[in-house]
Amino acid sequence: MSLTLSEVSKHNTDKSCWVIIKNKVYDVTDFLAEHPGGAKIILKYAGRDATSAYEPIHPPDALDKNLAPEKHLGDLDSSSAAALSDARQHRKKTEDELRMEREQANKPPLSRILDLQEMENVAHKLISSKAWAYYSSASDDEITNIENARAFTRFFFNPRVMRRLSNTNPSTTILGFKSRIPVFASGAALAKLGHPRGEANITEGCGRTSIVQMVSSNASLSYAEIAAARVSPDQPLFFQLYKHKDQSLALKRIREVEALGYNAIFLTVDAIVAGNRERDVRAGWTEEDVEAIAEEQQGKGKKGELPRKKTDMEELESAIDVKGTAGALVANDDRDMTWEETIPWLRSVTKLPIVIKGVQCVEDAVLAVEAGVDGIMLSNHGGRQLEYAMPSLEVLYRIRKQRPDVFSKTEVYLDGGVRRGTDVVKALCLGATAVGLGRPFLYAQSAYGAAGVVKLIRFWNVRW
Ligand code: HEM
Ligand SMILES: Cc1cc2nc3c(=O)[nH]c(=O)nc-3n(C[C@H](O)[C@H](O)[C@H](O)COP(=O)(O)O)c2cc1C
Repeated sequence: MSLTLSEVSKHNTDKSCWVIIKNKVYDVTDFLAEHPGGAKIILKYAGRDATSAYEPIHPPDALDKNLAPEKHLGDLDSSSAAALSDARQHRKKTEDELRMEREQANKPPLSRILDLQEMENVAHKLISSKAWAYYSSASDDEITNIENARAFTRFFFNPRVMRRLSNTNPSTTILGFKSRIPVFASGAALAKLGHPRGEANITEGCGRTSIVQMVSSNASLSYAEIAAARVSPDQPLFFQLYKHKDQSLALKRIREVEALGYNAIFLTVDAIVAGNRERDVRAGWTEEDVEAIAEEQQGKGKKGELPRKKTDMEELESAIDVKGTAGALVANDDRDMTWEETIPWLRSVTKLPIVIKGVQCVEDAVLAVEAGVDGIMLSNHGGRQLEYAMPSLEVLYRIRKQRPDVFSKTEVYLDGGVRRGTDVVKALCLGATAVGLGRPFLYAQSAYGAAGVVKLIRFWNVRW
C-alpha cells in the first residue's frame, strides 16, 4: 500500500499514531505504551516524519522485532517521499550542524594525533552537541567520573631495572580469548550518534588490532550487523547484557547473540535505574528549542497569533520527561536481580562464560566469586550511575589488600578512566587481567572511524 503525507498527518494522536521512518509508514498506536523511551517522545512525531529522531538511537531491526507485520502500513508514495526529501535538503541547517561541517573540513590528520586526550578533543569538535553530552556526561556533579581518572595519578611505580626485556610480549588471554594487549573495548551504547558506521567501526578496529570488543545491549546497529562487521569469522565478541525484566525477553536476547557467535556475556548490574546525567538532559532541551524555532521559521508555528503562555504548573506537567538520550535505555532492566537467583538462572540458560560488570566494592567481588562467575569487572559505568561510587582502581587496590584470593579464583577486569599505557600497567600490577575503555572508543570512531580505533590501540606503542 502506498500512502500520502496528508493521509499520515491525520493520524497524529494517541488514539491513532502513525509515523514515517525512512519513507515507510508505521502504526505505533498500540506500541506507545510499551515504548522504552515513553509515549510522549513518539507522540511528538505523530503523523509525520520521525527518521532523524529515530535513526541514530535505534538499531535498524528494532521496528521489525517489535511491531507486528500489519503495523507496517506501507511506503510513502513517490511524490510524498520526494516532498520529504526536498524538505530535508532545503531545511535550514542549525548552528550546530554548520559548526560540525566547518570542523569536519579542518579535521587534523590522524597521524598527528598523539594521545587519547587529543582524540577526544577532535571528536568533541566534530560530533553534535547532543552526542557529546550523551558520551561525555556522568552522574550528578560527575565526581566519580573525574576521580576514576584521577585515581591513576595516586599510584606510582616501584620500577625495577636490569631485567631482560628484549623479548617481552604484551599479549594475553581474556576468558581464554587471545588479545594482542590486555585492553578491550567496554560496551558503550549508541555509537551511531557519533559516526554513521557506529559500532562497526569498533568491530573493524578491534579485529584489525586483535583485541576484543564488548558489544552493548543498546548498540545502535543490530547485533547481527556488528557480528557481520568482524574482520574474520573467529574474531571474538563479548556481549554486554542488560537483562530485561521479562525473563523470556531476556532469554530471547541471549539466544540471539549465541546464535550469532558472540563469545561471552557481561551482565551489567550497576544500571538498573537511569543515572542522573544532567548535561545529557539539557542537550535534549536545546534540541527541542532549535526544533521549535525551525518550525516557526518554516511557518508551522501559529504565526500572527500569540500563543497563550502556559502556567508554570501546566508547563511542568506537560513537559516530555525523556531524561536525556540515556534515560530510556535501561527502562526495561530487571531491578530485582540477586546473586542467589540471577546468576544460577543465567548459568542454567547459557554455556557462555559469565562476567559481572559493575562490581564496585570488595564485598561484592567476593560474592561474585562465590556465585561462581567466570570474571568480575570492576566498573562504575564510567561514573554515569551511582555518584560517589569509588573509583574502579581504588576498588582493585582494596581487593588486592583485603582479599587477594579473589585473583586466583576468577579473572578481574576494570574500566573507568583508563587513558594511558601506564594506567593499564598499574591495573595489571594490582592484579587485573585486562582493562576496558568506554568513551575513548566512542570518540575514536566518531572522529576517524575504524582507523581511529586502530590508532587508539596503537597509542600504547605496540607496533604491528
Ligand atoms: C520517533 C519515533 C520513535 C519510534 C517509532 C520508536 C520506536 C521504537 C522501537 C520499535 C523500539 C524497540 C523496542 C525494544 O527493542 O524493546 C524502540 C526502542 C527504544 N526507543 Fe524508540 N522510537 C521512537 C523515538 C524514540 C526517541 C526519540 C527516543 C529517545 C529519546 C527513543 C528511545 C528508545 C529507547 C531507549 C529504546 C530501547 C532501545 C533498546 O532496547 O535497544 N525512541 N523505539
Ligand atoms: C556513552 C556511553 C554509553 C555506555 N553504554 C553502556 C552500556 O550500554 N552498557 C554498559 O554496561 N555500560 C555502558 N557504558 C559504560 C562503559 O561500558 C564503561 O563502563 C565506561 O565507559 C568506562 O569508563 P570510561 O568511559 O572512563 O572508559 C557506557 C559508557 C558511555 C560513556
